[in-house]
Amino acid sequence: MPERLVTLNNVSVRFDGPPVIDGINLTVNRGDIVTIIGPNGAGKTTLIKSVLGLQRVSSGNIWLKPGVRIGYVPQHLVLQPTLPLSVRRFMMLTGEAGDRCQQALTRTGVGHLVDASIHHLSGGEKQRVLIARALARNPELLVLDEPAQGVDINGQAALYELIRSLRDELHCGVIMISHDLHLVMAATDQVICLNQHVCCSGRPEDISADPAFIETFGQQVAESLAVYHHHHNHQHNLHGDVVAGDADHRQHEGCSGHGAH
Ligand SMILES: Nc1ncnc2c1ncn2[C@@H]1O[C@H](COP(=O)(O)OP(=O)(O)OP(=O)(O)O)[C@@H](O)[C@H]1O
Repeated sequence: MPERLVTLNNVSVRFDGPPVIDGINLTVNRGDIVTIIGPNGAGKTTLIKSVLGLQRVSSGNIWLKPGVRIGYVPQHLVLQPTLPLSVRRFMMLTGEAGDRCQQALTRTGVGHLVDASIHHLSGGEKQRVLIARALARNPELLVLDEPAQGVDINGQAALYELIRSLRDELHCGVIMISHDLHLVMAATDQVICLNQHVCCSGRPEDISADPAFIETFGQQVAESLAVYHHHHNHQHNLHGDVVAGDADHRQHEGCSGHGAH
């Protein structure tokens, strides 16, 4: 029996005009990776803010597992550039113990940067520190708003792979927003295509044939996604390169971590 972490029942949010999200039903269980895709202004951030309790819903309701630990990875890290801040200090702001913070940084591949200034990190390193910060709480539900933003294409594949492996290790639920359609298609279990309401949802390999998906993203994108999808059973390093150690490496020899993931 899957353990339910969050359920949205007929949730709508409106500001001044028509609803920004309308009649959303969604459940995330432990072990699920649910990715929300949709055009700009489709209501994706509003949806996850509602899950996090940062946005009041206008109608419907959101059920969260009582006491659920949520790790949130925001879209941007907004920091005062003149404030000196090391990665260590940033992590300690979580209130978690130092060794726990170090473990989380090591797990996301940036343990060596603990004494670096947070302002000097690359886009990919910054995202990994943000994921580590969420991880330090030992989350049951990981919520990520465009985790691969500002990261080059190889690094994006590696980041999505990291998220998948964290899901496997922690057996947490994951809900994330992404614009990186090709990458997402291989890195998720369920895709929700949002455009105020849920246009379509399902497994990535099925959704690209859905007329609502084609209407939203166009025939060309849908066709390329259908071709692109493959069973992703190998590992990437920090730079997105395929590394040895998986049983089926040979099938993916041509795969260097570029868009096909
Ligand atoms: N606090 C607010 N007050 C008024 N309108 C808002 C508020 N927050 C969001 N909106 C509007 O709601 C709509 C959906 O915004 P949201 O940020 O959820 O979209 P999104 O799908 O995440 O977009 P993007 O892909 O561009 O990040 C937009 O038209 C936005 O202007």
